[in-house]
Amino acid sequence: MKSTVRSNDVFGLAGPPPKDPAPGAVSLPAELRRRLREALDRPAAHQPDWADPAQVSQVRTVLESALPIAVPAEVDRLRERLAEVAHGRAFLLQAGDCAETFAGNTETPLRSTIRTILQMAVVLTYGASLPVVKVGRIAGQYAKPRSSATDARGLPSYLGDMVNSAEPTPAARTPDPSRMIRAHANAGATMNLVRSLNTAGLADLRQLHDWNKDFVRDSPSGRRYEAVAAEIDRGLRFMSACRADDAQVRGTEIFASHEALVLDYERSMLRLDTSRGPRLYDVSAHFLWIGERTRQLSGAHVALAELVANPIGVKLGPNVTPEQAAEYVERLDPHGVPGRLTLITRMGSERVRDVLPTVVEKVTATGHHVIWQCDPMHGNTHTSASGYKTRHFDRIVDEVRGFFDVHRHLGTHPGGIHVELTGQDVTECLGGGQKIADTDLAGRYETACDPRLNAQQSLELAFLVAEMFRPGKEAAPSR
Ligand SMILES: O=C[C@H](O)[C@H](O)COP(=O)(O)O
Ligand SMILES: C=C(OP(=O)(O)O)C(=O)O
Repeated sequence: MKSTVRSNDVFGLAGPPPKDPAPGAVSLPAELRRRLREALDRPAAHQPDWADPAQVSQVRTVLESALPIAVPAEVDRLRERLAEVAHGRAFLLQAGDCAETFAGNTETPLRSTIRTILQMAVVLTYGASLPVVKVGRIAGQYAKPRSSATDARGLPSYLGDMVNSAEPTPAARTPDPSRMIRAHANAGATMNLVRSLNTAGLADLRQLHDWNKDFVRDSPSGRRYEAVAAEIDRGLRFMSACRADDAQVRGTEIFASHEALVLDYERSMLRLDTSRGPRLYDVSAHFLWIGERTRQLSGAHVALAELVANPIGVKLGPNVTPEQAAEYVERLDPHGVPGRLTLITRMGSERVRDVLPTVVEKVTATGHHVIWQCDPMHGNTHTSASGYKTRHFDRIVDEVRGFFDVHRHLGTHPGGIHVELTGQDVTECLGGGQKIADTDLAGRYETACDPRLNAQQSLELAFLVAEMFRPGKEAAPSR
């Protein structure tokens, strides 16, 4: 059947500027249009090998008029919150799934992940005496760059639900562009739940005992959390008695983020906002990051990120040079806007103390106020003796500790952590208070890609990080 879908490319990038734009076409300022076209012409690593370009084009057309997951005003609000982090007056907690899945996008796991993030935020706010900006790896984290094009069976690797299915058959692993539409629909539904739970009071600080549920409540971290919650409760009752009730107590903001990986998706979610001058937003999320595998300075991912007004993160692995880091800063934050750029270091517990200092020094010398955030997950992955891809809690804590040590020594702000977690009681990462051993991993190993901290390990990490803000009071990590 012949398609009735109009040719895509809402910004008219394919040809010369239209004299008589088609209905729905948006007129980009000429310079922005030129740069956008140039960015998309650059080499892009880790893109799906779609079989049918015509189908990709149709999908892009659908997404070009799809509803935003995040609106520009919210994106700007996040940027303002992040400016406080960049100035050392707040902390950034970014957390959520490694790879969200369509099948896993149901209320129970989402609620428990949100509860875990809220609990961590309470512990960090209380322990560090700083406001915590909460950003989920949520509502769009559907694409994964993989180390190898094929898996152990010789099948094409699973690349995230936006691209193919984890089911191990050749047909299921074939990249399917229509999955981008499902990813958008799922992201919208998730964001709807996040906003509704917030409006319905899930995030009301007066509910903070209710976030401590089931298997977490009776764990050592759960009991410790209860003690903190009781103290906060007393404070809230005092404030209420003084009639000093604050809207901040009744709700919270959880912003959405994901890796801006699949460019057919991200480019389709670009929207021009003219309310404060023409600015391009990627409305697929509030915050987008560029991954370690796609941060080539000559590549399309960095060039596209330069053009959007969203806060941007860049993952920096142990091979980053100080000069590269400074170039990200100059390119992605040319106007020196605090909160615009987050440098997410993921160097591994063994390298962080050696590699991070010169990177921080070089960036500090640029004079820009970036956010330094530690991802202690991606540099600490190994295969266990039983064959599971895992991470040890001690190494995760040690990388965060190294990150804090370096920043404390250099006088810079250890601005945040970025972790893969779930609110479920999974057994994917070793160690922690539950002392998860290699032989336990098989029990509940449920991740679609990388091992995540479970709810208890997440809370335990939050307590340890909170203590890092108070040097001299640190407890040893559990062995
Ligand atoms: O989350 C990050 C990467 O997508 C992931 O670590 C890659 O995993 P792989 O090495 O199993 O491909
Ligand atoms: C792929 C990821 O990380 P990195 O780019 O740091 O490997 C991720 O955070 O999902």
